[in-house]
Amino acid sequence: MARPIVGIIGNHFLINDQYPAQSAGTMNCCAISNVSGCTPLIVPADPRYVSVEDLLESCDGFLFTGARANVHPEEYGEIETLAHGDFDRARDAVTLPLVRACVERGQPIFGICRGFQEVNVAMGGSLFPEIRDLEGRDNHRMPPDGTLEEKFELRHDVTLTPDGPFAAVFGTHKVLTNTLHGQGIKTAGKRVVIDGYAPDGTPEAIYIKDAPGFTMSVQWHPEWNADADLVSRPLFEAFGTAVHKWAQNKNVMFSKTA
Ligand SMILES: N[C@@H](CCC(=O)NCCCC(=O)O)C(=O)O
Repeated sequence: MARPIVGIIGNHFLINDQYPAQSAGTMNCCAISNVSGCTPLIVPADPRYVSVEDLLESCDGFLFTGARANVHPEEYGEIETLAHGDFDRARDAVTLPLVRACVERGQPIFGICRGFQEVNVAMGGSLFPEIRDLEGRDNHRMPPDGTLEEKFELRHDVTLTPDGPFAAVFGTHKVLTNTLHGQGIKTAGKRVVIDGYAPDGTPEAIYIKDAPGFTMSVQWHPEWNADADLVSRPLFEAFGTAVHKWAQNKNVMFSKTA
């Protein structure tokens, strides 16, 4: 039987500052294929080409990937300032309703970095434009220069609720993660449970209370070294298990109605 399909949310960008493209990092595809055991399918995140309804039918789960562009502050009721940086409003228009629909249906979602922020905003939460400017907060941005290994280096602890779902997946309530982001959760959305924090108090791990499906999302980048890292691997495995379950139930429903 064919492997379940995970829609990997793409990003708009320009090749050579000129040629418009949609892309998603290869590390995401590798993690979904090799660790979650699903087929990765890159989704152009633009409502001119895809609809939420079609995506829900075509894919079994979704990976909301990291991206440099920020969720537009109007999506959480704030006015755009220079500190909010660059946007990808086409992606906002696809991902925010897609998150809500998946939460409702119990279709598995996994948010990473910008994807984690999207899950929070989709549920009615808000973001700080630049957490390093806040009193007592650290700089979570990646080093601007350096190798990929240096950028994705494990840089801080995340402390998880000891009896929460993340600690259950990892088998421990303290993990070491990378960090490559400027924004962070300001207010948690409705039903968004913050289950893990960095040492400076930045929310790092969330899930949606009482959601019927997988909704675990993280501010760090578990796609890095996903097949070997002791934190990344169990997360992608748990997501893969949830997607397989969704696909199986969908096939059972289909065979009953056929
Ligand atoms: N823009 C948000 C999210 C950060 C994030 O997803 N970083 C990954 C960057 C990947 C890339 O540059 O393509 C923030 O800054 O908080």
